[in-house]
Formats: sequence, structure tokens, C-alpha cells
Amino acid sequence: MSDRIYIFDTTLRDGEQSPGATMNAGEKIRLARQLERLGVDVIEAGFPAASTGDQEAVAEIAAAVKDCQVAGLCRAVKEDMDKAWEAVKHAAQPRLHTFLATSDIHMKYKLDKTRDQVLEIAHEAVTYAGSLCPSVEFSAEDASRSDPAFLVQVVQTAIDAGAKVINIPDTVGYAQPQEYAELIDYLLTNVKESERAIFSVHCHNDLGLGVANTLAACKAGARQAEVTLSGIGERAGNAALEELVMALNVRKGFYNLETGINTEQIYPSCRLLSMIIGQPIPPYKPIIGGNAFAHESGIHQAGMLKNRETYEIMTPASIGKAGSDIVIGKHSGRHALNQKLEELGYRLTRDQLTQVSEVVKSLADKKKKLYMEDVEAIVLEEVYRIPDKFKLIYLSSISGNMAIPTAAMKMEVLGEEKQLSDFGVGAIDAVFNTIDRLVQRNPTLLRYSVSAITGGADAQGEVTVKLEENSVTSVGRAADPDVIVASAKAYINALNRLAKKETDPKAEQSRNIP
Ligand SMILES: CC(=O)SCCNC(=O)CCNC(=O)[C@H](O)C(C)(C)COP(=O)(O)OP(=O)(O)OC[C@H]1O[C@@H](n2cnc3c(N)ncnc32)[C@H](O)[C@@H]1OP(=O)(O)O
Ligand SMILES: CC(C)C(=O)C(=O)O
Repeated sequence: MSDRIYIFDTTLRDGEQSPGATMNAGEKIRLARQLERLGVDVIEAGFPAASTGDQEAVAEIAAAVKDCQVAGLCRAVKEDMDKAWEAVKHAAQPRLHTFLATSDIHMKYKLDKTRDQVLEIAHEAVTYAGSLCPSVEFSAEDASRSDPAFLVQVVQTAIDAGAKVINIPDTVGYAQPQEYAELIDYLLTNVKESERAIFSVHCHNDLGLGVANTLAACKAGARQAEVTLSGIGERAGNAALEELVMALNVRKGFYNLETGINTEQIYPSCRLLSMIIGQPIPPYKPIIGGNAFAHESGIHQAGMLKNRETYEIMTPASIGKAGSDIVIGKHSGRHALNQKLEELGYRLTRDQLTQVSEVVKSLADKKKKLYMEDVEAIVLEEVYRIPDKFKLIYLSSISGNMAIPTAAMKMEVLGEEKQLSDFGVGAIDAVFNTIDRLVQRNPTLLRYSVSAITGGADAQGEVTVKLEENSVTSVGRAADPDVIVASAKAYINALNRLAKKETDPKAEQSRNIP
């Protein structure tokens, strides 16, 4: 038996059945071209009988794609098959994919057909599809809940009628890995000359087992896997392409199976899908999520810094993603903190590192997300205490949709009290403009972030700003229950650091602390 697993991507068909994932023809073509780049073997481009729009989109994809088969799904109904064939017939490698349910519950309640009738319809449908298209796939819908002995009869009928691919779907995500593997093995053993067809699996994720079931089936002899990017699909979705392919790659020694997927195109493909359907990739998603290569805990980070393989079983580059990330948070240790600070040019003594680490941990206890600017501000606060050139004395702010945002402020500037008021496009802008005029500087605001340190409407607002003037940058941070006051303090804090860098450039540039 060959060790090649054919990847049948159904993002454009089953994936589109995911609520909210509808795509227009242009978007489908863009995604189909990306799937071709990714190296899938078959693109199931749609269900042409569903609508004229779907039929046209499938036809356009069929014309655009050259390197893989293009399949159209159709019921075991002549009219559906004709529409599907019309759509895929100009493909370099067309495929008709027809299906019919074989479980007792589907036959009785949905189709209102007997077993004998289903056998007859399957025979007629595959024969008719074969008269149109050289490559016919037959799916026994709800196969995993079908009587296995009857399934053998259906599959035998379809192969005898000319089906080249036999799909055994776990339509409702009911199967368990070992049981599903045994079903595939049972069919391969009991269908006569089963080698005349490629056995395929199509697993749904209702119990979160889509990929596990697909892998178990492949190990048992299935050679086509029907998957979608990011696992989107009807209900809880389908087996995710990226998870299946990377499991086969990372555990090659265990499976001894190969795909033709160019894994470096995995992340770009899933990103493109996410942009098209307007649904962000959840950070905790395996392989492609933002956290998949992020390390937050001290023990993990320390291990990673010594040898990446202590906590990573694949590289981000292998799926086309930028490098791993050490994230400073409440579980981080001093190894990681030191590494991140060294990347920014800081050299701290052991004692300074311990001091900074304690403040970082106490801030992380209160704040959901720590930015490196927060950590940098702590270092500057704890290690380089700066005598303030600029101080806030008072601030009053007016804003609202019926007022011109105005700030009136009094500050101590180089030992002298000054007051002024100015406008802005919003309250914060008015405050920053007023401060600029009071201190007579005009820095560029590179970053402004505000977050709640505690919960509730009375939460402490924590503001971080990053400024740049004459190619020198500085970070300021402040907290206050009033975010406008916190913003003013953070801005003034950053200006003090900017001023310090100008008067004592050596200390700030080298950032070397003895
Ligand atoms: C498991 C899957 O994911 S299968 C694919 C699911 N995808 C879709 O359904 C998307 C596209 N579907 C559609 O646009 C529509 O359902 C159409 C155009 C196919 C049919 O629309 P309608 O004619 O309005 O029928 P409707 O969808 O209400 O009912 C489905 C009919 O198809 C029959 N049917 C279901 N599967 C099959 C099949 N494989 N072969 C033949 N008939 C089938 C049902 O028994 C029902 O027949 P009935 O009208 O005699 O009761
Ligand atoms: C049509 C088949 C392959 C299907 O989508 C399913 O059974 O889930």
C-alpha cells in the first residue's frame, strides 16, 4: 500500500457551510489559488446545484486551477450531477463527488428509502456520474453510524459502478478513533478488490475528534483525508488540514505517511481564510494560533533559551510563521526577562534583575497583558530613577460630543510653574498638545495603549506611551483611576526620559549598569 495521503480540501464547500463563512466568487478564487500553492491534491470547490452563484464560482475555480483536481459535490440526483459537471468540466482534472446516506436513521427519516433502494440509487448515480466524468468519488453519508455489513454492500456497489474514490464520512462526529480505524480495516478487508478504489475519510469535530479519527483511519489504510483550513465546517467543523498535516510530519516515524503539502504555506493559507471570512484565528488554536509558539512560563522559557526543542515540537518557520515568542507575564522567570531586556540593550546586574522581576510579577498580577514597553518602563523606573524636569500640578479636561475637547493644565517646567490650555481632536489629544506647548517640545507619539489594571467601572487605567524626537525614543507609564490623568502622567514621564537621554546620552544609550 502506498504511503501517500491525498489531501482533499473542502474549505470552499464544507468550510463554507460554517455559519458566517460565506465567500463570494472572487474570494473563493483567491483562496483556491492559495490552496494550489499549499499543495492540496483536490479542491472541493462547492455544491453547484445549491445556487447559480455557486455553480459559476465552481466553474471559475475549475478554469483557474491547474495543479490539482477540482471537485463539485452533488446529491445522487441527475439534475445535481449535471450542474456539477457543467461547473467542473473545464478543469484540468475534474472530479464529480456524489453522496448518499447509508445509516438507518438517515435512510428512514431523511431519504424515506429502503436499503435496496439506496443500493439501486447508489449504483445509478455512480454509473451516471462516470458517464460524465472520468473521476468519480462516492460518499456514504453518515457511514460511521451505518450497519458495517450494509456499508460493505454499498461500497461494493459503488466500486463496481466505477467509483475511483470511496469516502467513509463520520458525518456527525460520532466515531471514536479506534472504532473508526476498525471500520476502515473492516471495509478494506471485506470489500472485494477494495484496492480498485482509494478509501477516503471525512471527519467532523462534534466531539473534538476530527483529526484524531482521520489519523487513526489513515493508519488503518485510508489514503485520502478530507479536511478544511483551520477546521472550519458544518457545526463544530471538520478535521483541520494544518493539524493533520503537521501530525503526519512531526510524527513521521510513527505514521510513515506523506502528503504533498508545502507546510510553509500553512500559516499564510489560514491567515488568508481568516481575512476572507472576517473571523480571527483564536490565539489558543493548535499550529496557527498566536500562542502556539509563545512561551510564558519561566521554566519553559529557561528551557527554550537553552534548547528550543525542550518545549517546541516543530518550528514556526516550518508552517510559514515568524519566530517563537518569549512572552513576559506573571509566570516568567529571570532567564527570560534578562534575555528580552538584553535584546533591547539593557544589561542588568543579578540584583537589579531580581528587583525588576518582582515589580513585573506584581504588575502582571493586576494587568491582563504585559507589553515589553511596560517592562521597559519598570526597568527605567526601578533602575534609572530620573529626577523629573517636568511635573504635573493640575489638569482639567473638557470633552463630549457637544464640546471642543480642551485641556487646561498647570505644570512645573524646569523649576518654573506654567499654565496653559489647548484643544485637540479628543480629550487625550488636547492634553498632549497642551503638554507639548508647556514644555516646548514636539515629539512623535509612536504608541499609546491604555488598559484596566483592575476590574469594574472604577478600574485603575494604566497608560503606556512611546515617544520619539530627533531619533531618540522613550517610554512612559502611569496609572490613575482617571485615564486622562494617567495619559498626562505617562506622557510627562516619557518626556522626562527623553530629556534625560539628551542630557546624559551615554547612560541611556549604553544602558549598562555596573
Ligand atoms: C453532509 C453534508 O454536508 S451534505 C451537503 C450539505 N450541503 C447542502 O445541503 C448545501 C446545498 N444544498 C442546497 O442548496 C439545497 O439543499 C438543495 C438545492 C441541494 C436542495 O434543495 P431543496 O430541493 O429545496 O431540498 P431540501 O434541501 O429542502 O431537502 C433536501 C432533499 O434532498 C434529498 N436528499 C438529501 N440527500 C440526498 C442525496 N444524497 N441524494 C438524493 N437526495 C438527497 C432529501 O431527502 C430531501 O428530499 P425531499 O425534498 O424529497 O424530502
Ligand atoms: C457529503 C459528505 C462528504 C459530507 O460532507 C459529510 O458526510 O459530512
